[in-house]
Amino acid sequence: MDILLQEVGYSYAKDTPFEKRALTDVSLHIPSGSYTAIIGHTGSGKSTVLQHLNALLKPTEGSVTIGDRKIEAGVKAKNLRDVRRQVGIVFQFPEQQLFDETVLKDIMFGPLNYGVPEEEASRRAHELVEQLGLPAEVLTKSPFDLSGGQMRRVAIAGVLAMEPDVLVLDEPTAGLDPRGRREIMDLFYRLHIEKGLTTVLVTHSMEDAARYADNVAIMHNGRCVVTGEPTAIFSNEEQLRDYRLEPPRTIRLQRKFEAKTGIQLGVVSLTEEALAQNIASALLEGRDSE
Ligand SMILES: Nc1ncnc2c1ncn2[C@@H]1O[C@H](COP(=O)(O)OP(=O)(O)OP(=O)(O)O)[C@@H](O)[C@H]1O
Repeated sequence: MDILLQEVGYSYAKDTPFEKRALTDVSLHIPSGSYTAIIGHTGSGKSTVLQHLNALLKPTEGSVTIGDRKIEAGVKAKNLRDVRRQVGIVFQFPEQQLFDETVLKDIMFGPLNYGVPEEEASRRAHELVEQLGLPAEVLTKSPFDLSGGQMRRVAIAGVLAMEPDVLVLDEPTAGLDPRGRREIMDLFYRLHIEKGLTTVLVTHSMEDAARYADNVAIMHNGRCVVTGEPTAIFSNEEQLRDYRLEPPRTIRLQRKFEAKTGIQLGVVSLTEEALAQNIASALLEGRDSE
């Protein structure tokens, strides 16, 4: 399912003395099946864009088209239930929204609320717990008796249980240790690849954007200033710095290697594995320093 923002403007507390403009003329296409990363420094408008993706916020200018629903500024949008089911958002610290007595009930809550039969909702919960690498015993436990990492997975299962067409991730690994972060990010990537799930990642991590995304949008001062594929975006270090972003670590390491050895690796490495491979190939080929 595609999402298209056309010339979107958004002001918080519009027409009040506290009015605050957050977005100006944002046009952004999230193609069906893509993995789109939205990056930008603090306050650039990422979270505000994110909340337009399932109409939690409605544009004060322009329009947002989510699948076959068009939400236009100044036009009352009714019945957004379908949109909310189709676009699932994993907010930062989603475990704060767990509430039910057992993990099973918590995961089933959303689907039941949308009229999914009990048996099917339960089947989804069992399947998701397994897919997310949790032991089946957690289903009967209180979510509040689990570890932080497990709670995070249960909350994610609750979003996935709605079987969304688009999964939106807002810094989904905030507060986890490096291993937990990697596991969760790899899991989202697997879902994206195996189920063709359209994924949108809002992140401060250039490393995650470079590793996982196939489409990158840069936000700056409330505008979407650049979109493109990751190799083009991340090889333009000057442009990144103009928007107050650091290039991903692998690219910084690559530049150090090139400066120290005089060997030019050519294409930029978006992952550590790619960097190791590029260095190995250059050394094996006996590429000379320039
Ligand atoms: N509820 C709100 N009321 C008023 N202004 C807000 C509100 N939420 C955000 N803003 C302002 O809107 C602008 C964009 O904020 P937004 O949270 O979308 O940026 P962000 O890129 O997600 O930032 P961060 O990386 O810090 O999460 C900022 O100037 C911010 O101060």
